[in-house]
Amino acid sequence: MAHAKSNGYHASDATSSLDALSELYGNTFALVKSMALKAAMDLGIADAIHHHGGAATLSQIVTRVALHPSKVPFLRRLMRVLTLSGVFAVQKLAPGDAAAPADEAEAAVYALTPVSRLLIGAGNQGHMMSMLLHPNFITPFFGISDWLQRELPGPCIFKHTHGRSLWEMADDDAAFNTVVNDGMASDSIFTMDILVREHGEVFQWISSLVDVAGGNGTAAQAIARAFPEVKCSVMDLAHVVAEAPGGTGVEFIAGDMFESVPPANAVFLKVY
Ligand SMILES: C[S@@+](CC[C@H](N)C(=O)[O-])C[C@H]1O[C@@H](n2cnc3c(N)ncnc32)[C@H](O)[C@@H]1O
Repeated sequence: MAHAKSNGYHASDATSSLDALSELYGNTFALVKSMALKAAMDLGIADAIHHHGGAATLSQIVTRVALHPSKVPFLRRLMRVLTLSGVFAVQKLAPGDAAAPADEAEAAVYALTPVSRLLIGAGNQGHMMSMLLHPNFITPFFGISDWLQRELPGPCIFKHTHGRSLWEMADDDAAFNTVVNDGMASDSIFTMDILVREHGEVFQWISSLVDVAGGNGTAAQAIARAFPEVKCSVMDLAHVVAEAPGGTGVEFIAGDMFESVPPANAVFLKVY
């Protein structure tokens, strides 16, 4: 028979309330996964493992990652979070295994997974994930409840938090502008390769195309490379066009898409 407890739960509820508490902690600490991923990207851990052939012990990783020597033991904890979240895999050599080293920490071999393979080489999504984990993107999440209490119309939550829009901030802050443009470009490299290969028919029969809000032109360049007969141009805000690469065969036009859009056979609009 269940007995009432002071907190209102019954003894028979104990297991489910412990499960619920565990889930509550899981939700509370969910950000640890994001922050561990950010640390891994900042430190270049995927590249370090890739350098060692796709699998590496802690001491091998440390040869390619700039850590203060006093912090090396803590890397194991970070790797534990990253393996639990599927960013890396871990294989442990059993103590009896001939290949197992005496040092227990060295018995773990960390390997790339399909997730961390997206952080290396061509089609690398690291820039996009670094953009999304940039403090300027993270901070607005702290203000969700406050933003919800304000009457519409009002600024988006980014402007509500920072006092200016994402694009205004990128215009004012050259380093943040690079973070945003590189993030968008990494998405374009990945998705345009698939789009051009799998659905290239949408670009046939057109002679000119303008990529509106096309960032630094990565998507337009992919189209121009695959379909040289299509004259490609990119329209974006002046601070983005100012940083656009030259010699790509793609014309850049600075402007505001809400005022006018340059004429072309087709208008291309891609959001990540
Ligand atoms: C989400 S990004 C997408 C970039 C690119 N199309 C892609 O998919 O990688 C949005 C782009 O819109 C641009 N943008 C924002 N407001 C704009 C405006 N009023 N006129 C033209 N471009 C604008 C930004 O500078 C940014 O490059």
